[in-house]
Amino acid sequence: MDHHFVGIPELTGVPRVAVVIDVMRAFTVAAWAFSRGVERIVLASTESEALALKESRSGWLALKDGAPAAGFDAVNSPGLLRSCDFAGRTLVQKTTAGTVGALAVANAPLVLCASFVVAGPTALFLQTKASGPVTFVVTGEGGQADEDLACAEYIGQSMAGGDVEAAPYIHRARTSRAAADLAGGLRSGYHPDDVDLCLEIDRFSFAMMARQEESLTVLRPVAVPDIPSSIR
Ligand SMILES: O=C(O)[C@H](CS(=O)(=O)O)OP(=O)(O)O
Ligand SMILES: [Mg+2]
Repeated sequence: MDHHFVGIPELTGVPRVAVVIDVMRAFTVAAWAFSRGVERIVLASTESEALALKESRSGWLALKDGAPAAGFDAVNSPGLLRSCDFAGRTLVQKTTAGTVGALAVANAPLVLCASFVVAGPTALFLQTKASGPVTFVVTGEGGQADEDLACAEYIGQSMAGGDVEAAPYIHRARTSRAAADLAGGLRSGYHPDDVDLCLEIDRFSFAMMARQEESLTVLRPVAVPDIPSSIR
């Protein structure tokens, strides 16, 4: 399938199929949130919008990147999230790069949000359900973040079929600037396991699709058929 890679600043028009990549950490966190019982994630464009959305609905939770802050229930860390019980909850998420990228293509007919933990299911979903050119939105560092590029390239290769070895792509992500910053404690709202958790290939068996629901951009897990070994 034809595909290309763009940073958020380079986006023009509305892609037909958009796959928004944020490995560290928004869409690793989103997948972990679903695994902890979250029913849907509402993507917010600002922290104040996230808090306003949370306050407007009973039982909603809010998550932001950076340091913990008043009104927010969680931070953008898979290591800190993995012990939470969010069964049946709606989570509002606002981060620096991932949620911004998803909102920038929210009007596309098909929007998937992805990271290594859902790479295989995402590739399978694209292979079986999508047609037309795929635009990978590389959210970090204006489209240059190597952890996001590596993940996008891995999914791009995998959806084309054949046996794609994940190790070189994971290595690129492990040696990226974002990984070094996280491991070096330069990012707030951090757990020491975050880098490793962001580099787990196919930890989860679902893809994640964003759609418009009552004027909100809502991310939900979507089931995909069993992943054949050819795209692992
Ligand atoms: O929380 C993260 O890892 C980043 C925040 S920053 O870019 O390091 O300031 O947000 P994300 O949108 O998940 O890349
Ligand atoms: Mg990122």
